[in-house]
Amino acid sequence: MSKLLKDSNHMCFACSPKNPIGLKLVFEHEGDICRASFIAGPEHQGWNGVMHGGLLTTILDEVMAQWLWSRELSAMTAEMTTRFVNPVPIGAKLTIESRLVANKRRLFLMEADALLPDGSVAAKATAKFMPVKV
Ligand SMILES: CCCCCCCC(=O)SCCNC(=O)CCNC(=O)[C@H](O)C(C)(C)COP(=O)(O)OP(=O)(O)OC[C@H]1O[C@@H](n2cnc3c(N)ncnc32)[C@H](O)[C@@H]1OP(=O)(O)O
Repeated sequence: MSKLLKDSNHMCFACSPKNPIGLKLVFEHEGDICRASFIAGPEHQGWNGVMHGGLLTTILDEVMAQWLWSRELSAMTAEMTTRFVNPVPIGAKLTIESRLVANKRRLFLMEADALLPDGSVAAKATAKFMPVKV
């Protein structure tokens, strides 16, 4: 595990259990998929009753990053695109899954989906990650 993730003061907004205002995401890995779940509360909304798109993007970013970090690949998000397909209702359980699409020269090309409880897509993201030394 990388030094960064082992650091007990690690305060990642998305995944640290110690960050008092963080999302406290937990990850599982199944084959080539990294997965997390999240239920947005009223404090996570943008439009009334709907999860904020920026927060949804944060979670998609994090699940892609964790795919790499869990494989000891230290990389930062260099570019990311999110397509918001359907609104996420407050209180609905989201499942977020990421996978590697390609490793081209120095870039890791990643994608992630956020799925609503009925399996329909709420949002899709693609991103380029670049290796960094930590
Ligand atoms: C514990 C887990 C936590 C996970 C947190 C979730 C993930 C995150 O949110 S990370 C935080 C957000 N991201 C950042 O802060 C990154 C900020 N950016 C940087 O630090 C740097 O720009 C970085 C590391 C991406 C690249 O730096 P550096 O290696 O110096 O790149 P640079 O010299 O500009 O470019 C190198 C090559 O990559 C290419 N490149 C750079 N960016 C891109 C891009 N977005 N797309 C395609 N190519 C790119 C350049 O064109 C260049 O190509 P060539 O070698 O052919 O000339």
